[in-house]
Parts: sequence; structure tokens; C-alpha cells
Amino acid sequence: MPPPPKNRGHAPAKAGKGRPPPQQPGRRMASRDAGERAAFFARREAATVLRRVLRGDASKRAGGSIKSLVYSPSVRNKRATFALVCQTLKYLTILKEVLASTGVLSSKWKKQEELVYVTAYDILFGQEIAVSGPVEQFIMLHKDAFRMALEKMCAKRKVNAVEDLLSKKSTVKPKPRFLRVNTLKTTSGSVIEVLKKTHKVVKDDIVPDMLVLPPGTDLHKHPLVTDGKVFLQGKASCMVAVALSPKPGWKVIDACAAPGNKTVHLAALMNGEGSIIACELNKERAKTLQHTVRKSGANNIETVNGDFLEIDSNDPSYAEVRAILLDPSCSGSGISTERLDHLLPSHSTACVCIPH
Ligand SMILES: C[S@@+](CC[C@H](N)C(=O)[O-])C[C@H]1O[C@@H](n2cnc3c(N)ncnc32)[C@H](O)[C@@H]1O
Repeated sequence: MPPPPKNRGHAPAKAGKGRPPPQQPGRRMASRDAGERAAFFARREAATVLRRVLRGDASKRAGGSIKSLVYSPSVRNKRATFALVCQTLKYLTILKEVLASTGVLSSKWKKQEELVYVTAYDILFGQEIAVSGPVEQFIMLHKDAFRMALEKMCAKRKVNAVEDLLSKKSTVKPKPRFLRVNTLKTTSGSVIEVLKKTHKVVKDDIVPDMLVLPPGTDLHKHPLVTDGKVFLQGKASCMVAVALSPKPGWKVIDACAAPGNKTVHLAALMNGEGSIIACELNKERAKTLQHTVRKSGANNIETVNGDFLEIDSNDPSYAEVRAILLDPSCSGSGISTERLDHLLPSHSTACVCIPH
């Protein structure tokens, strides 16, 4: 028998499409209300991301990674949205089988099937739902039928819990949280002193001034990050500037620079001495590059919004250039574990495991 779902099955409130219902009078727990409303919107944001991810996967075209889609400016509740997308993908084969076996998906709901999957995940395996719209009402209406279908699946496959239906292939070893100390502003020793009060932190054994923290450590809002004293940069990304090993005083071109993590890493390795010309073709990304440069405190970087291919190599101002860092595709974005590709249907053909 599958374990009982965590939500307690509140009667769904009436709501318009895409809009949560008004707050119920008499409720005292304002923060809980806010959390429920945030969850309502996170389900919609997760459904939009899921649609793009699944379409990209089905068409075998390189769409945006889950992370890049979630971290786009249009997504407000990034943390909850990311968790919902990943969890829904993990349970997707089971959810599809449950919905198919109960035969409740009319053409109306098929048009919004990603929202149905996300909401079904949230109601069957996730949190208690109180703030609801039409899709929540639809899932709540059929919740008992879905639970029975889950029980039948477990019985048929001779497993005790729904989690036992999940493929072992769908889990990968979580990666540590890497961060790079910006030596233009601080030292590894100072950062370790601050972080060790709250986290387990060690120095990386390969990349200088890289620190390693446990997987899942969230430092996005930590003052060290917001002040530009550390950059949340992956290990592979940091190896590039280290491999180039620019010396203080060199003149270097970063040809494809935005968002600028490697540019400012170059500046740190050069101890802020010499000069870096950072080219970025895309206008919006050039603004991000400028922001990264400002945050790093480097004052030897000239940003250029333009095509590095149009640089006139005969121009005497480039005569002194000692090295070019060329990173047209991100060192991390092509790695399947970074992109969480293992969660996609095309990577998990045997997502439901059937014991012999
Ligand atoms: C993978 S990203 C670079 C990441 C960056 N090195 C970092 O570590 O933060 C590639 C960037 O190159 C830019 N780009 C592509 N072709 C370019 C060109 N011909 N000239 C300048 N920038 C270009 C893209 O707009 C994109 O922002």
C-alpha cells in the first residue's frame, strides 16, 4: 500500500482561471496564507517551465536547461518553481500512468497537461493545498481515484511504497556547492572564518581560492555573495581562467564575456594589474557583464558591447594582447548533470522500475 499523501484534503475554494481566490475571512495565519498563495503561483510558473522543457526534450532540440528557464527574470518564485519542476519530472511516468488509468483527462485538461501534472504531483505527493483554482479542484475531485490507481500500481509491481516505483536511474549523486573567493576583495581565510560558523566548508584540492560546501547549500542571498566577495561559480567554469594563468600586467581579451564570471576571475588572477577587454555581443547580457564587473571591484576591465570577430587585429591597441579567453558556449551549460537532463523523459526510459 502506498503511504498516505501528505495533504489533508481541504475542500477547494472557487477561483477564476490563473487567479487564486480571495483570502478567506477570519483566517489569522497571514503568513500561511501568503505561503499558500505563493505555492498557487509557483505551480503555474512550474507548469510553464515544464512545458518548455518537455517540448524541447520531445523535439530533441536543445532547449533551455531547467535551471536557466527557472532563473529567467519572468519566474518570481524561483526556489519553489525549481523544486516543483524537478519533483514533477521525477514522478512524471507515474503521474501519466495514474491519469491515463483513471481516464479523467478530457481534451480541456489535455491542453494544460503540464499544469495538471504539477498540480497532481503537489496534491498526491507534495504539500497540503488550500488556495486553489480550477485545476486544483479537478485533481481534488479525482484524488481518491488517483490514490486507488497508485495502490493498484504498487500491488501490481509488488512494491510497498510509491517511491519504490521510481527508477534508481533518476537519481544522481548531488554535487557540492562550489564557490570562488574574489581575491580582489577578500581572502579565502576570511571567507572560511565567516562560513564555518554555519556551514561545513573546505578548500578545493585543485582550484585555488575555490571553496566546497555540502550539496544544496543556498548562499544566493548571503552578504558574501551580494557584496561580490564570493562568486557562486562551478568548478569547471573556474578551471578556465586558472588554465590560462594570466600574469599581473598582461593585456587579455575575454571574447565572449557575459555574464562575466570568467572575466572577473581573470582580473582576480591578475591581481587587478594589467588590462582586460571584455566583449559581449548581446546588449542585455552586456549590462549583466557590467554589473558583474562592478560587483567584483575590478577596475582594469573595459567592457565592449560588440562582436569580437570584428575586432581589427591590426589595430595597434591590440598589439600588446597576450591571451584570449574564448568561451562561446558555457563550460557548465552543456553538462547533462548541470542541466538536470537525467530527469527528462528521453533520459529515463525505464523510469518506473518493475522488479522481476
Ligand atoms: C557561454 S557565454 C560566456 C560565459 C562567460 N564566459 C562566463 O563565464 O560568465 C557566451 C557569451 O558569448 C556571447 N557571444 C557569442 N558570440 C559572440 C561574439 N561573436 N562576440 C561577442 N560575444 C559573443 C554570447 O552572447 C554569450 O553571452
